Parts: sequence; structure tokens; C-alpha cells
Amino acid sequence: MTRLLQTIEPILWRDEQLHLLDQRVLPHTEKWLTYHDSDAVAEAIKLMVVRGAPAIGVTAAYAVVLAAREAWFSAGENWKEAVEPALKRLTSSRPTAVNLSWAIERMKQACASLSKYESPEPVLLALADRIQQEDIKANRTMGQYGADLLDNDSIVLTHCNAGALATAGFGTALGVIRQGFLDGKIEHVYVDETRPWLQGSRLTAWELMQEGIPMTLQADVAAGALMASGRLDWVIVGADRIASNGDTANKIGTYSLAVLAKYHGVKVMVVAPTTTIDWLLENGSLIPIEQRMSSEVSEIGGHVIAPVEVPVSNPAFDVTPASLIDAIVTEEGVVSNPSKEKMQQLKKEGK
Ligand SMILES: CSC[C@H]1O[C@H](OP(=O)(O)O)[C@H](O)[C@@H]1O
Repeated sequence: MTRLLQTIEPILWRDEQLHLLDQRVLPHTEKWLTYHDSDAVAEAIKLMVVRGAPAIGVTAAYAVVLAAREAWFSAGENWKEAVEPALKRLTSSRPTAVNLSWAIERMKQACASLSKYESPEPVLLALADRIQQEDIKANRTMGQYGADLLDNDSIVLTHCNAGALATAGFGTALGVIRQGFLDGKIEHVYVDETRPWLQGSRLTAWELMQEGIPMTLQADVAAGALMASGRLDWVIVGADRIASNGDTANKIGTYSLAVLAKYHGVKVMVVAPTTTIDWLLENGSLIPIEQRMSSEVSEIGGHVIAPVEVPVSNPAFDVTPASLIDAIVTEEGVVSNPSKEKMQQLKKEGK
């Protein structure tokens, strides 16, 4: 029987405020932070209190509600002009995940349709709630689409965290792994620790262990040897921005996994809602790659591990060309061996 898993939901709107599960201190501390100011939410996104492309988008939608409330109280009928600067600051909080700008744009379109003489909050809150529920629904749909691609007794590897914590709930890559496990198709999951921010060891391991899904944590650098062993069937990952030809930006290290997978005959599955697809981008070379602070590499848990003032490069994402991807799973359907033509077909026909 398929149990409908009630997974954690890291974003909650309650008592007219936004509550975020602080993912910087998981797995050993479960701490919720409360926000009533959109600039504080922008800072929370930048600092990765909340992270993961879809989760960032849902969070931004609620931050627009907070910004519009403030604009209405401060500027009254001029709230539409007054809200603009806060939305710009929200949009610039992280550059790669297109879900962020997509959600803010969708909320802005709603603002444009509202009367300037009434508080925008009720309508905007209803839309933010809808965006949150749409994400969970999409994740469950993708979970089944992706699980249907798996053979029985599949052994899979995942990188970073594309789980319930990276979304409004259930997860994208982990949604496929959850549904695959529920369908009896997952024998084992290998979890890359995912340096430098350790989303794998701190977040993905936590999610899978809570649900009793058999997994093993490994150092990122162990992935090649695992593939060489011949044991691995799939690499299953999320995405932060997918170009119109299928090139995919995801956590740094994904490209390396895809090259290794091609060499070892392991299949690569990208799982992402269509809100992650940037139809305006010709290819992946145009995806902005976030450069994050040096201390994420030179320190662990606040302990300095490298020489003081060591020069650091810390790109948060890399781009995997569509040619190295076997399947892009969306809530509108699966694109096998993605190409510009096949992505256009998805856009036109959907599922
Ligand atoms: C559900 S996709 C999540 C996606 O976002 C992660 O990046 P970050 O933790 O920096 O927000 C990673 O790329 C995941 O695949």
C-alpha cells in the first residue's frame, strides 16, 4: 500500500507572519525564525536560513505579502510604487534559482491587477498560499513520474538536498526517492555530503533517516569509485535553473557527477518543477552562477581549517549540459535525452 508521507514543510505562514525553519543549524537543532519584514526575509534567503530553488520561490511569495502590507500602511493608495524597492531587494537576494524571480513576478502581476484603494494583503496572501500548495502538488506528481523510471532494486546517488527542506514539501529529487521507496523500487541511496555547505550530510541524511529510507553518507569525492564499482543505477538531483535547451544549473559538483556517470554508464535524472525552467535562456552558459563567501570553504562549523586569508573560489552551482542528462522530470511530464526541441515540446504539450 502506498503511504502518503507527511513530510516536513520548512515554510509556514501563521499569525500573519512568516516562519522559516533555520536550515543552518539542522540536523541537531530545530529552530524556527519568525519574519514580519520583507528585507529580513531577503537576508534570510541570502544567508540560507531557507534554501533550495522551490523553497526560495515560495518564501519570496510570502515576503511580497509582507512588503505589500508595509507599503499599504506607509503609503496608502501609493502602495504599488512604494512596494517596488523591497521587491528589487528580494529579487537580488540569490541570483541562480529562477524560482525566486518567477514567484516575485507572479506576485507583481497580481499587485498590478489590484485596486490602489484597498489593502492588497488578502489577495496576495491567497496567491502565496496557492503557490505553496502548487509546489507540493507538483513534487508529488514528479515523485511518481520519476519513480516510474526506476527498475526494482535501484541503487541511486543524490547530491545536495532537493528534499522537503528545499521545497514547500515532499521534495523534487528526494520526492522521486521517497515515492520510489514507497513503490518498493529503491534498494539503497548514497548521499553526497555536498561540500562546502553540507546540505547532504546535514539535511538529506536527516530527511532520509527520519523515514527509514536505507542510505549511506559519503564524501563527494567517493562518487567516482562508487560508479566504478558498477553498483549505481541512477544519479538523481534537483535543479536551480534549467535553460530552454535542457542545460541545467544545480549544486556545484553535479557536473562532475554527470561526467563520471556518462563514463560509467550510470543514468542521470534531473527533477524540477517547470517553475525552474528559464524559457528565455538559450543555453546554460547564460545562467548566472552565485559566488558565495570564502568562509564557507575555509571554515567548517565556525572552525577555521585553512590558512588565514587563503584565496578561495566558492561557486555555489555548476551547469550540466543537456547531453549528459538522461531525463528531466517535471510535473508536466518527463523529457528523455533533453534537447531544445524536446523542451519546446514539453512547453507546448505538457503532460
Ligand atoms: C529542489 S532543488 C534544490 C537545489 O537547491 C540547492 O542549492 P542551495 O542549497 O544552495 O539553495 C541545490 O542546488 C539543490 O539541488
